[in-house]
Amino acid sequence: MDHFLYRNGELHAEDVPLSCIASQVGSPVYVYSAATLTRHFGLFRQALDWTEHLVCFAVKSNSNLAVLKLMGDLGAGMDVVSGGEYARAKAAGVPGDRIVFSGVGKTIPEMRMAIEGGIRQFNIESEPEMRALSALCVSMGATVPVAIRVNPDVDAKTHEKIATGKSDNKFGIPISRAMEVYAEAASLPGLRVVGVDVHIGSQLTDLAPFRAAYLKVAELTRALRAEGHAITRLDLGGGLGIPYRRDNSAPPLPIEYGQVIRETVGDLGCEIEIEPGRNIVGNAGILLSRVIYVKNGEARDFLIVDAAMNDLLRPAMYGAHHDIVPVMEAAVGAPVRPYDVVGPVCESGDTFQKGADLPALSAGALIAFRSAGAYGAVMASEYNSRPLVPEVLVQGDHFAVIRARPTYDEMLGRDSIPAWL
Ligand SMILES: Cc1ncc(COP(=O)(O)O)c(C=O)c1O
Ligand SMILES: N[C@@H](CCCC[NH3+])C(=O)O
Repeated sequence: MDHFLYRNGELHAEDVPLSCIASQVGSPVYVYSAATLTRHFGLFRQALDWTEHLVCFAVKSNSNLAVLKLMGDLGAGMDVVSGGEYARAKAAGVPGDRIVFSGVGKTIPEMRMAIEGGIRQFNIESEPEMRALSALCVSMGATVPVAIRVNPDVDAKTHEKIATGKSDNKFGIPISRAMEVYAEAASLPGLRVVGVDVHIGSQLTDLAPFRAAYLKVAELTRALRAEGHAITRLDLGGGLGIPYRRDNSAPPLPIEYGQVIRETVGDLGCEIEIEPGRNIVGNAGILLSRVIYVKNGEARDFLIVDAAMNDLLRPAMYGAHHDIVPVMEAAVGAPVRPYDVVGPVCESGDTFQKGADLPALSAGALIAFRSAGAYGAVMASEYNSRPLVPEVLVQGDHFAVIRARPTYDEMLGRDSIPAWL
């Protein structure tokens, strides 16, 4: 359940009519619901309430400072994958000892920044990274907690571009080599081995791959302990999927996911960390857009809207589906017709949906792309020199712009033309 509901014939975000946001902020614009974010975060905490745990919000899914502050104030940790994400988490007030640093290509300056600012743990993804981190720690006179990300060679059964747990993916070290890599980690100065990390992919709609991966992690943890490694934490990654179609059967709930964790690794007595992103923020956000033109083509009718692939890349990049709904509720039983919903960018790939069944719409009508809170604004660009899409947070009957749309002057002001040209 989210907090985007029709009331008095119009789609609302909590108690705010979306037309009110569009008229004050313009469109396209992302709109997030604080109540949905809070509710979804609570579901993960509840799912792990049987053990010591930290829910580390995956900052890559939505890195808006206000969203991070809301999560952090609720007690969330953060999973970051770059210096920029680390800086955002800190700027949102999250203490370093609640931040885990993942990612295959951490640079020395990024690692130094996190050591200086405080870090809960580095999730190491390769031996070269492990050695570089050790050398850096020695040079700084520091010791940092680390987990090693293992690649369990499990098929996550998700889109190939977002699967990360197969042996041909770039992520983690092969679980078959874990014992020797942990032995080296334990011998390196500056590193304190505390845990095992795994993340097998995103938008998983079946619990079986999680179960398979976590069973392998449990087996590894036992073997590592037998060798004398003090494994006290398990970082089990993120990846729980969300329903992108209202009419689809819903993927498993956080509580069911928590049960799988309990059944697979619950007896090890480890502190559990998880890194959900999409499941917390995906259905806490919509992209609000306005129809610019209705173009009656020869073969089909096009709704040309003011959002484009640069604002919401998922359909163009993964062929992803986002339900498109009119903001003004159609009368029950109103006839629908198929529209191709497209943006203004000069690529045929700038198509959100072909043959979307919608009631008759005219220029100026508002529509909403649902389930757009995760991997929406964070993947936006200024392609075609379109201003970066703004973001709004709603709480109850009020809202605030949490990232403003840049003016053309601001956009131009970022470039410079060398004097010698
Ligand atoms: C290491 C890591 N943790 C967490 C996540 C968050 O995944 P999701 O948004 O699917 O929960 C990702 C993305 O797949 C990831 O790469
Ligand atoms: N960007 C992807 C998710 C990537 C997850 C990253 N580990 C999406 O939009 O679905």
